[in-house]
Amino acid sequence: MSDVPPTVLLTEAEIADRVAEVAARIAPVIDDETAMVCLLTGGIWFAADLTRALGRLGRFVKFDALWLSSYRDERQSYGRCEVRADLQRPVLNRKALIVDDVFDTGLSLSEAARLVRDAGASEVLTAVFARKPWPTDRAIQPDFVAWEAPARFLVGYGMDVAGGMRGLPYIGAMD
Ligand SMILES: O=P(O)(O)OC[C@H]1O[C@H](OP(=O)(O)OP(=O)(O)O)[C@H](O)[C@@H]1O
Ligand SMILES: Nc1nc2[nH]cnc2c(=O)[nH]1
Repeated sequence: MSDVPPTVLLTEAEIADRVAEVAARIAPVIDDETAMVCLLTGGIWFAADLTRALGRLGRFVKFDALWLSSYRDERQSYGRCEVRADLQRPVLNRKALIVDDVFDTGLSLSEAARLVRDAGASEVLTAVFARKPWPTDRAIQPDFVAWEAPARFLVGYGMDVAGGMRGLPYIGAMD
């Protein structure tokens, strides 16, 4: 791994502001029966902050997780998503809010939305912290985006390099 520290793109305080802002947009369109589906592993940090931000607004979702992996340890999607662990709780006839750290090719989010829809959710909403630009149309667009990110390789706030750097409290770029 490079010894050069990441270039800071978004500070911890800026992340907190954006989480609060997106929570305020999400809260009115969900209810306490909504299943929040956190995409593992990267979605953990945003999902944890988002549940608390929603809680401050009086909204307490049911929490679940789905473990997909498309990048393994690479910097480019290998074009297919593996399901490593499925939903634990029923989403049948429930609203679901899928939460992830970053939206890039859109493959992970579209695969997750398909799985959750197939599990019988009555409505599938999606929220990502960072949306990166992409040159062509993606199969899905998130309903909620906290931050429009540049087309750089991002680290921190859930985003990793071979499992490292996820815990950085800020978001940085490695390129
Ligand atoms: O829009 P996409 O091109 O699909 O990229 C976004 C996905 O890539 C990362 O997952 P990854 O498969 O690397 O697993 P991770 O959550 O363990 O980091 C990230 O957490 C998103 O789920
Ligand atoms: N760490 C990391 N994972 C990603 N998965 C899709 N895009 C990215 C990115 O920019 N950084």
